[in-house]
Amino acid sequence: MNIRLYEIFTSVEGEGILYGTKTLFVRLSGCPFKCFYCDTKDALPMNSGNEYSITEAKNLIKKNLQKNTYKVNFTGGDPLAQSKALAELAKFVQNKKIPTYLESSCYDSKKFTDVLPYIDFIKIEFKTPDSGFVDLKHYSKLLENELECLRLAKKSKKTTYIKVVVSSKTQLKPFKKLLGQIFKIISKTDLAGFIIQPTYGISEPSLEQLFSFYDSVYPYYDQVRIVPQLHKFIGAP
Ligand SMILES: Nc1nc2[nH]cc(C(=O)O)c2c(=O)[nH]1
Ligand code: SF4
Ligand SMILES: [Mg+2]
Repeated sequence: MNIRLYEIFTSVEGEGILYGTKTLFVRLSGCPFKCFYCDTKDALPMNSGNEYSITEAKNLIKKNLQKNTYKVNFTGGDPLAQSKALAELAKFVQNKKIPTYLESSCYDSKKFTDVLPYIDFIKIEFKTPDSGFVDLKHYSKLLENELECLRLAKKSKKTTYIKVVVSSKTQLKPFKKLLGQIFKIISKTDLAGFIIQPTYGISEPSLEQLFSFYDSVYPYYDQVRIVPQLHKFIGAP
């Protein structure tokens, strides 16, 4: 089995509940979507980056692992696009006693099942219909998969949190509908965080808009946070 990697680098975790931690990023090639705000467009084609055998990829991780690395973040693209190969790499990292982290829109619950045993921190990025991710007619299928992954993550009792990217185009009504569906499945105690992430440099939401999203999450989950991408502000990759 081979794997295509777009890049591998150490940086400061710039997103989510573990922002600020020294992290090794393993960016896998390929994603089936094309969100208008995507900041890794070059990694979206399945043939981007370079192909490695699993052994070569493990050696690359070994070579790039710096001391005091808090976790390894498997990102993309969407790392689920190569779920079987990802499982091999995540298992390898766990065996080194370093926590693994999945950064995914969780678009395929079967692929999610391949990697779940080897992931310690799960970030599920829920899409709103206005993210321009893919043809709208596929939205309900995406949502079904995301919700199923949320159920599986809950059952696994692993540290799980939700991220939703919001822009000036994000509509409040579908956002609220999404919240209803999410909190039908989980309760407050199942979640390690709910992050509202504003887009950066493109269709940025106003403070008023950000608070409208915050205010609609708050009744379900009072630990909701608005967290911009830290790395964009400190010039880190
Ligand atoms: N510093 C830094 N933190 C990140 N957290 C998630 C990232 C991603 O691209 O998925 C990312 C990234 O690209 N850089
Ligand atoms: S799902 Fe993520 S990687 Fe894929 S296009 Fe959207 S933002 Fe980019
Ligand atoms: Mg990024």
